[in-house]
Amino acid sequence: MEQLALPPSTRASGSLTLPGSKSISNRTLLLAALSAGDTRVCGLLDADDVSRMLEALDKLGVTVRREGDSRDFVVTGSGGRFPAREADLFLGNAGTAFRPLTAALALMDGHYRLSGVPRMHERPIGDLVDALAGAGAAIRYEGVPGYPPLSIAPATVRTGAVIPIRGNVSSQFLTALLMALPLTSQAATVEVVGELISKPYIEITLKLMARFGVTVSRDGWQRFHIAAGQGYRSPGVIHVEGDASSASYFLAAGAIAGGPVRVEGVGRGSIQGDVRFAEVLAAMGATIRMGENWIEAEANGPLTAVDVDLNHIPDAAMTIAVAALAAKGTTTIRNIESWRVKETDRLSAMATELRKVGATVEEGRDYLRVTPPAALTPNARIDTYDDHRMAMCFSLVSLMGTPVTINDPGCVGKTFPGYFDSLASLTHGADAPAR
Ligand SMILES: O=C(O)C1=C[C@@H](OP(=O)(O)O)[C@@H](O)[C@H](O)C1
Ligand SMILES: C=C(OP(=O)(O)O)C(=O)O
Repeated sequence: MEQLALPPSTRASGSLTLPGSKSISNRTLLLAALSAGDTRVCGLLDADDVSRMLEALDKLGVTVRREGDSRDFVVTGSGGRFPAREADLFLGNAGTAFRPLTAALALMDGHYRLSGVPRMHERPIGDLVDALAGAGAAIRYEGVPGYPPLSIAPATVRTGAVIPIRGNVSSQFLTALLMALPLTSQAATVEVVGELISKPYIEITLKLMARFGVTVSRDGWQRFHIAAGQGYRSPGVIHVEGDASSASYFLAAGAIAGGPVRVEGVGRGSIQGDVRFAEVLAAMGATIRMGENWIEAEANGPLTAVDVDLNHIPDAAMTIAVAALAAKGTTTIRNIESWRVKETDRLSAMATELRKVGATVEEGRDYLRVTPPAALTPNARIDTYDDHRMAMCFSLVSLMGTPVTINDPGCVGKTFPGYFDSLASLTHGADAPAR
């Protein structure tokens, strides 16, 4: 197994341009592929999750042309019906590809198979399948009921009755339904059963659907209505924002190790909920500055612990769990049960690895409580569980003046292949990470 030894450093400052948002990249690619007309997508993320979506669209017969070696792509819209009537798709561990493609393909009148890496086959999808099957879709589990891999057959889908969807396992099920339903041209009403988690991701979905000409009316977070006869139309050009979840590591670096660190590509004008990570850093005592398209974090003395509900930013919440090691007092992160069904069981993985650097950790069903030790344990070997965010989060330990080794650092490729180079560009002095 590859390992990356990060030497101690106590100083991070500078600025960097963020890679494109995963959530916006994959939604935009799918919406563009379902639209009438060509869409130019600028600044697409270059990472595994997006590669899986691009490969899938290729197999589905959608033409996507890259402009030179830029990250700008022109997608030729299929007008709501993919050219390939049969396809076998491998979607890795990309939830933002697997869930939305399941719903879209269930309405396409073809034969499709969707599979992923072994962990993807442990991530639930039963609530989405139930919702689609209730409207008439023909979806079969190839292995364990409730989980991928799936096979889809032609079927007649009717949306006359209200479609119930559970909201408390993953918001991606609701996102998938909302993005797919306009393909039927019928009116549809979706009702969320249970509390909806990760709400800001639904806002990303609705805002991007609107850019492609489909409006959804909603009654709070409970009922969503799509009027009949709407279809996706290309907006011409879409610029992908920088990734706000990726921004969290650098902003935390600035708050922990001096700063200022500035990220370019997200700011006040962002449609991503994870920009609200900056509010949590501010509550911990960091100085935050924000422009339309940038955010900056600077230390303002040592950080202090917080007790926060981070259900709205489940991905960036992991960064707070590690930043807590640099904060005075006990930090509690609440309402994060969805961590258990992501790239790994993140509650358990986070607790195990935080203990390796000496923290006292209480792992609840849906919360994590972290108390830092008087001095962090040097040279811990951090296991990353094939979870990009475990690798990126724990790199921050090196900025607390403590050497740390990241096992299997290549797992960052899911959303940020160049992460460790970007981090190195912000750390200074003789003790900056060796490449
Ligand atoms: O819709 C999206 O783009 C995402 C939704 C979130 O998942 P859940 O809704 O499962 O919490 C988030 O963790 C994931 O990285 C991306
Ligand atoms: C949960 C994540 O990914 P996915 O889109 O596969 O759900 C993540 O990126 O942290």
